[in-house]
Amino acid sequence: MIAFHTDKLLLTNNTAKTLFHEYASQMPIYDYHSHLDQSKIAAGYQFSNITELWLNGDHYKWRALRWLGVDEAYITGAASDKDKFLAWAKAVPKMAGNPLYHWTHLELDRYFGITDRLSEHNAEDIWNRCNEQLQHKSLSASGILDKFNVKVVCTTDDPVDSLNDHRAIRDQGKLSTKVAPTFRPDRILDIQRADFRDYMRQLAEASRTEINGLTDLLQAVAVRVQYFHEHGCRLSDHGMGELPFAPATEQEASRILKLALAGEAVSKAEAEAYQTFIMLRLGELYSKHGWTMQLHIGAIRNNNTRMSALLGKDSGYDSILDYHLARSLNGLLNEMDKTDQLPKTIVYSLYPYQYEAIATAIGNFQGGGVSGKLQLGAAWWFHDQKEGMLQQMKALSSIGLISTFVGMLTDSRSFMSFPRHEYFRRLLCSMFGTWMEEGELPMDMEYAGEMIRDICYRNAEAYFGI
Ligand SMILES: O=C[C@H](O)[C@@H](O)[C@@H](O)[C@H](O)C(=O)O
Repeated sequence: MIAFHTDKLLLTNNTAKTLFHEYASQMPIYDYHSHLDQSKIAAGYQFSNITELWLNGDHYKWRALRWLGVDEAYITGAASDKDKFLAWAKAVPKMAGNPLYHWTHLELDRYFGITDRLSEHNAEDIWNRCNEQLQHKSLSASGILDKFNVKVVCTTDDPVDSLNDHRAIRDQGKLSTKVAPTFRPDRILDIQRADFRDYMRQLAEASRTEINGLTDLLQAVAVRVQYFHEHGCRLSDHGMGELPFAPATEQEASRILKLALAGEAVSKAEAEAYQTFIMLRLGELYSKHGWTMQLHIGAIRNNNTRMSALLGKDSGYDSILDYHLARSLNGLLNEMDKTDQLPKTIVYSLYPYQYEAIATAIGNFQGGGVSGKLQLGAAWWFHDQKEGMLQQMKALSSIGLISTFVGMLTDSRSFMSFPRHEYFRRLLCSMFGTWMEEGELPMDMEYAGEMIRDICYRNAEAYFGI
């Protein structure tokens, strides 16, 4: 069978190849947003087989398999791990043009040294070769972080999480990677959820603060932010559909919260007012602690009611929401900036036609002595592939300054996704290489190469302060 050589992947000219191999490829990884399971890192977890490491939890793969009509039993259902892998192997050849085709072969090569094109014909052999290697410590959850020279990985954590595993990793002192939590307060903001009151009880317990009203809630949040900070947290993260912005007084926010605590219905308008008030208080806390606030805007979630009821959230039934953003984003940033309490901020948009609006909006609030204080977030989710990454980087370089970009992240639940950084670096070098070969930049390898090294790693290291 004709091989698929990833060494040339995405490097569209000779200058790109030089920039990648001599400047980008050796830079460490700073994965500032992921959904990796810290308990596996703390335990030095050994994966039982390639399905557990590579397919479980990866809703990108699940969607592609469903697209091909593969029975759900072989995706998230009752089929054996081996049968799920065989189904995946059979499907991959049909993924031409999709980043999964690139990632699959990059990952098999970088983790297992396997350069064969995956298909049903060699699936059994590759299943056995991968599983044999997975018995080695170098491919344990913690071993993988060492293997890929991951200097920092940030997990995504609920404010009530104990962070015991993060503390264990730190106390063990065996890992060269810093594993830091990220404060993800979506459930504090989502006041219309049916289990909001139950969550308030959890937050009260975690913060040892009785929550009977707004003052108590803000105190409880401050306690948990401090706890996260003491455990190395330097980022927050917010997942939302549209960005709420409906300024409200403390009295109004207090009234709305009391409705929810009493089990009363809260309208959409009331929810937006409460969320805006809480977001502004959170921004003050993030600014005080020097944290970076991440806004993941534009996902419409769990759209397949039948399957979401079966499989729960993040199971591959989310998609892009079309929405307006400019007024709410400028409004929120402006309110925080008015009192000079705007934190470092990264704005990701799942609706890709907002990149220019975001790049111009964040340009209204740059400064504070921080290079790239506000960032146009890296291409996210359905866009962390060639077209999406180039679209985001072109908007950033055309309207903002790509030299200050903190670069890529995996945003993955799989320990086998670190080649996404390589994929991004190849595209970055290809874009710079094209500029240089077409006379838009000087043919100065040192100048371009050092800027690329900044974007691959050094900007993130300086920006996040972990
Ligand atoms: O790339 C896909 C992402 O991991 C996606 O699953 C996350 O963005 C998650 O829904 C979240 O809200 O953080």
